[in-house]
Amino acid sequence: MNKTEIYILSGFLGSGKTTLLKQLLEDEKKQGRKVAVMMNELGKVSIDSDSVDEDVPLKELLDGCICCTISDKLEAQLQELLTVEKPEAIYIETTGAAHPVEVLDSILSPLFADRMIVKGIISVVDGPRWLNRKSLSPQVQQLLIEQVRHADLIVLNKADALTEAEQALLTMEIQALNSHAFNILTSYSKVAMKQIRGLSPGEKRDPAHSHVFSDLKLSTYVYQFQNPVNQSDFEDFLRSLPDTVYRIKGYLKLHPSNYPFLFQFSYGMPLYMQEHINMPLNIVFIGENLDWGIIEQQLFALEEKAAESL
Ligand SMILES: Nc1nc2c(ncn2[C@@H]2O[C@H](COP(=O)(O)OP(=O)(O)OP(=O)(O)O)[C@@H](O)[C@H]2O)c(=O)[nH]1
Repeated sequence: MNKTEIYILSGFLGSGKTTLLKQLLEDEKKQGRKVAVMMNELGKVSIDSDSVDEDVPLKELLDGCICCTISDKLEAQLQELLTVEKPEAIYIETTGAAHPVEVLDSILSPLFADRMIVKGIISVVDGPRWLNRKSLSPQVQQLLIEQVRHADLIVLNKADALTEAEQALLTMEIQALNSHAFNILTSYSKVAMKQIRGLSPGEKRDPAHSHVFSDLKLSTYVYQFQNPVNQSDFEDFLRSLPDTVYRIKGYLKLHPSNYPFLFQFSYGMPLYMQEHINMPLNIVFIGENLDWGIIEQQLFALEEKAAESL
């Protein structure tokens, strides 16, 4: 099964995300690839959807942020795109107010996380706004920092509105915050497609039943259970995890129950909810600076141990 590539476009309001999206779509069209777009806007009316050609499947999520108020709607629309349109890539333009970890959390539904590969987060930075960020509220400043810190590719935009010295300062400040990401200084978000395709987070290693997109910074990992596990061993495993595992969610079978549980874990608190039908036993992890290979081995060992005790 070919996985659909997911690209997340993040960046503050007015930074140039839609300008970037338009170019990416033109480029994809030239390549003849089938792509789809999801756009999230905070208002009730879509402003940017005209930027997308009619032949590109488009889902709009209006009047709320995908990372909080409308994440159920996002799940339904994403599932529809994946099952009906089956595009090779989906570009998700987030609202400027979205936090990257929460966006990943909303996108990676355990129902279909195994059908996607998150290629990366592309953050567009509004150069002049960044350099004048001290005039913004502390919360907004923090959000701008988070959008830079978690990006895989950073588009330093509106270079035309900056002097050379300001461009150098901008580049230096951004690199100091995130040295792993590739930075591109641009005007009108002009980025070559090969720089976007160069995002190859999943290609380091790709075990048959999982995907890994990076182990250096913010990354996601999907594990598919084949067998039940023992609850107490699973909880020992949870306690042993590094603090940089921010979120875990998915379905798992706890020996000896026949039906799966929906499992949620954030801020160290596990929560189980019994399901009464079978579900895909995908479990999704989101974290930072993690060696997913070790976590994969531990999960596999939990399954083996439960099978031996049968
Ligand atoms: N001077 C200058 N203006 C730019 C540049 N890139 C984009 N703009 C303008 O900035 C405005 C916002 O650009 P958009 O691409 O709509 O930004 P956005 O991030 O999608 O905005 P929201 O959807 O409102 O969050 C538009 O008027 C663009 O024409 C640039 O590099 N330089």
